[in-house]
Amino acid sequence: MSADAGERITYHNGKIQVPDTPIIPYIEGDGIGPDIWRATERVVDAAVQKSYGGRKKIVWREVLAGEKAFNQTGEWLPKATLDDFKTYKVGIKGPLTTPVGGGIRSLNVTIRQELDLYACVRPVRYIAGVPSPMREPEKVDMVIFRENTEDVYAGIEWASGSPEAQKLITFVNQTFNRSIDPSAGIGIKPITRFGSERLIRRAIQYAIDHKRRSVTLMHKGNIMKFTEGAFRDYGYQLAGREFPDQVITEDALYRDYGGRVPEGKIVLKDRIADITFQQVLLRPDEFDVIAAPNLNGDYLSDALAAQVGGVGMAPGSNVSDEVAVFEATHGTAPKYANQDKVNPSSLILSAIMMLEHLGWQEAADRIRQGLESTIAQKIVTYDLARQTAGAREVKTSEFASAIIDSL
Ligand SMILES: NC(=O)C1=CN([C@@H]2O[C@H](COP(=O)(O)OP(=O)(O)OC[C@H]3O[C@@H](n4cnc5c(N)ncnc54)[C@H](OP(=O)(O)O)[C@@H]3O)[C@@H](O)[C@H]2O)C=CC1
Ligand SMILES: O=C(O)CCC(=O)C(=O)O
Ligand SMILES: [Mg+2]
Repeated sequence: MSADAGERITYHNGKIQVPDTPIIPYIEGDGIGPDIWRATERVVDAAVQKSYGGRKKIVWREVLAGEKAFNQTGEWLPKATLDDFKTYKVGIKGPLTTPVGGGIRSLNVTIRQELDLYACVRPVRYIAGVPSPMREPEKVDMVIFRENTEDVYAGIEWASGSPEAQKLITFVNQTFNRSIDPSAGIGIKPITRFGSERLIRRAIQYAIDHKRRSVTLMHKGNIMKFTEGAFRDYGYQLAGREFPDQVITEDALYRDYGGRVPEGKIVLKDRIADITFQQVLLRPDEFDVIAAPNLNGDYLSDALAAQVGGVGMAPGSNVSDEVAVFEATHGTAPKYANQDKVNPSSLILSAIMMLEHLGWQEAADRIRQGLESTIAQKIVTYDLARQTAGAREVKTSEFASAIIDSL
């Protein structure tokens, strides 16, 4: 294959092998997707060019999903798109619209399930100069590991009055002597040991590799005992079995170590979901890596994003052992579509994560420094401008140009 056409990323003995011209599929996305994608692509290309002088280059390959796919092919998520992510191993996507209350199921979730991207990793880190509701936002530095294939997100549900719902309700009421109202809509919340363990294992390994202080299991196990409660139990069992030398539980910390964390150890603790939302606000420095079932992780992602400037500043990745698809935490914000207005930072920060995944650290660092310096100059999009005195509000494309100027 010629260098211009690019080459595939591969894996050898479990390690990623990145050529100098990797082919990277991307989905532009719906709503604000095209605006933020254009900005991101320009910034990444400029940073790669500046870092490697033409020796390395990403060969972007557009793949279709969402409205663009439907308009061009009659399908919302063509098989070719999933095949390309599998083939090329690393991809990036803009947000895709999911209708509320009916219509197609989430394409975002389908991509995660079809590719078995079992961990959604969402770092939440404060950048100096960003307006924040926190008194001490510099204390915010957490990484959410959200289970990405199970829980109510599995989409196993039936509408009120449907034959399926009625059949299930009759079965449960008769077999288990329950009294579910026959008019109820019904959803199922599957959580497995397998799905929980692989997510929590990854979170603990991340904490070890990145010298983090703690991993918190966030769950509502007092109420949903056999799903979220089991998630917590699986986590402690896994840590005891697979990481006995690296991890101590919070109980052991106080019982055996007088509350002082021994050198090189990571503390594993758990918090019930509702109080977690209070504690991450009041004492953010007590939280570091957080592992959560799917829905908790979803809610927590947007809540924590608010601490560091909002969802316009919130990146993420969806990863399996080989395939990784990077995407912003936020959605398609349809009221801003095609206005060249919104903040592209979430997708740009996701692209930084992608470059780090490729091992292209110099380009990643260059973009982060360019983004930080642009924000420090108070050149920001509307979302940050409305909270920042003396800010210069710029369009999405102008914000990207300002970053490129400071690379
Ligand atoms: N992974 C994905 O692709 C996701 C897709 N979605 C989908 O997106 C659609 C819309 O969802 P919705 O709940 O409105 O959530 P969105 O995240 O799309 O938007 C909600 C609000 O967040 C702010 N916002 C979002 N993105 C940006 C940005 N880049 N820069 C600045 N501000 C931003 C805006 O706030 P303000 O109004 O204050 O200016 C916006 O109105 C739904 O169909 C949903 O299913 C949702 C989440 C993830
Ligand atoms: O798929 C969707 O439309 C919403 C997904 C979502 O909110 C998320 O992944 O954070
Ligand atoms: Mg969400």
